[in-house]
Amino acid sequence: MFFRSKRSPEDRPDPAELEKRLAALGDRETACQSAIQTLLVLLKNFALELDELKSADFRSQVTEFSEQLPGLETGDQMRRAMNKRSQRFEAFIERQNTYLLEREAELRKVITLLSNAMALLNRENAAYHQQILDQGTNFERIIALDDLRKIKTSLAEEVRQLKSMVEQKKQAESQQLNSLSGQVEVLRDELEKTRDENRRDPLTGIFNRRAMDEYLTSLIDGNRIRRKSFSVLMLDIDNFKVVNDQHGHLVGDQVISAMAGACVDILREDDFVARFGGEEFVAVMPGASLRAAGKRAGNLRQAVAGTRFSLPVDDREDYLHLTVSIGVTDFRAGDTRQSLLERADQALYQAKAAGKNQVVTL
Ligand SMILES: Nc1nc2c(ncn2[C@@H]2O[C@H](COP(=O)(O)OP(=O)(O)OP(=O)(O)O)[C@@H](O)[C@H]2O)c(=O)[nH]1
Repeated sequence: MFFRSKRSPEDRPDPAELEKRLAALGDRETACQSAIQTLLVLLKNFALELDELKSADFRSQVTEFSEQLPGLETGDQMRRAMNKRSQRFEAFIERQNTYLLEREAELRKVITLLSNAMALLNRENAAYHQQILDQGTNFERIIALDDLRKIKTSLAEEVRQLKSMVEQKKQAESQQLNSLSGQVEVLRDELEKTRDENRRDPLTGIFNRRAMDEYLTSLIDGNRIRRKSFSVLMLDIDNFKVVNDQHGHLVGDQVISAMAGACVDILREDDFVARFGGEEFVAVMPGASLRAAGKRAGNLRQAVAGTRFSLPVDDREDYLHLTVSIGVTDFRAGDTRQSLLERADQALYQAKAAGKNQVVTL
């Protein structure tokens, strides 16, 4: 049987028209293919380059799909190919979003931490504090940036500024510290000077009675722990009243100073020489036995007796001849500072009583 079409010849598509429509369809398909390829390239570029996101795998999936596309002839083939990959693509995009959110949260934490630490470190410095707050604001501005590369560049700049601020602060603090330690040094020197001045006799510059009391006490205390012999010498200028009466107090003062110098020169370096008061001197001789101390006292007496003390007279040279009396004793078990000095004084008294210019050991 032969069936005829019910369509009239006018209804039949015009082959030229059909050809035109087919050409348009072909053009549309090419355009679609090209649009899809462009989107796939954008999708690849959108992926961050990170191992933990498996970006390389994602990119190769996209490339594979993009190469496969031209060979897919039917819509059905395309749908199947797309379904196969869409889950993987979506999973990657999800991973990347989560990653970015986590990094942002971490950045915020770090920034808060940095700002707090800086603010804490420099609480006392208002200007510095303000700088840190500004820095915190800058960090917040950076977070608002969408582009990770920009964030990186801006963060590097902020970190550089922070470093330079901290460096400046360090320098300022170090200068402050230097200036403070300089001041402390000056104060320490002044304290040392004052302490030393309190221990010196202003007229002669040798130790005063207070310093000698302290020294004797420390020696006696030390002797309780470990026995170590020492002796004490008490010296008085003979007939000193005459010097004052004949030449005046000023000359008297100069004679006292000269006598102090003679004692220091003639006695040993580690002997402790002090002005005890008036024209009286005490020397403490560590390590010296009574015999040795008596011998040294003899040398001193002799040296003074043989010295001409020059007088400050206007137009002519004049000299004074002086003598000294010396009492010597040594430290004995049970001695106190007072008992020791009293015995030395007794010895001196005996030397005076025996005619002066002599040494008595007791
Ligand atoms: N220039 C001066 N004289 C002082 C100082 N301290 C005490 N004198 C004087 O020293 C004199 C001591 O006189 P005395 O105690 O009689 O002793 P002295 O004349 O040395 O007689 P003897 O000790 O017995 O030899 C007094 O005239 C005091 O005024 C002082 O710092 N400077």
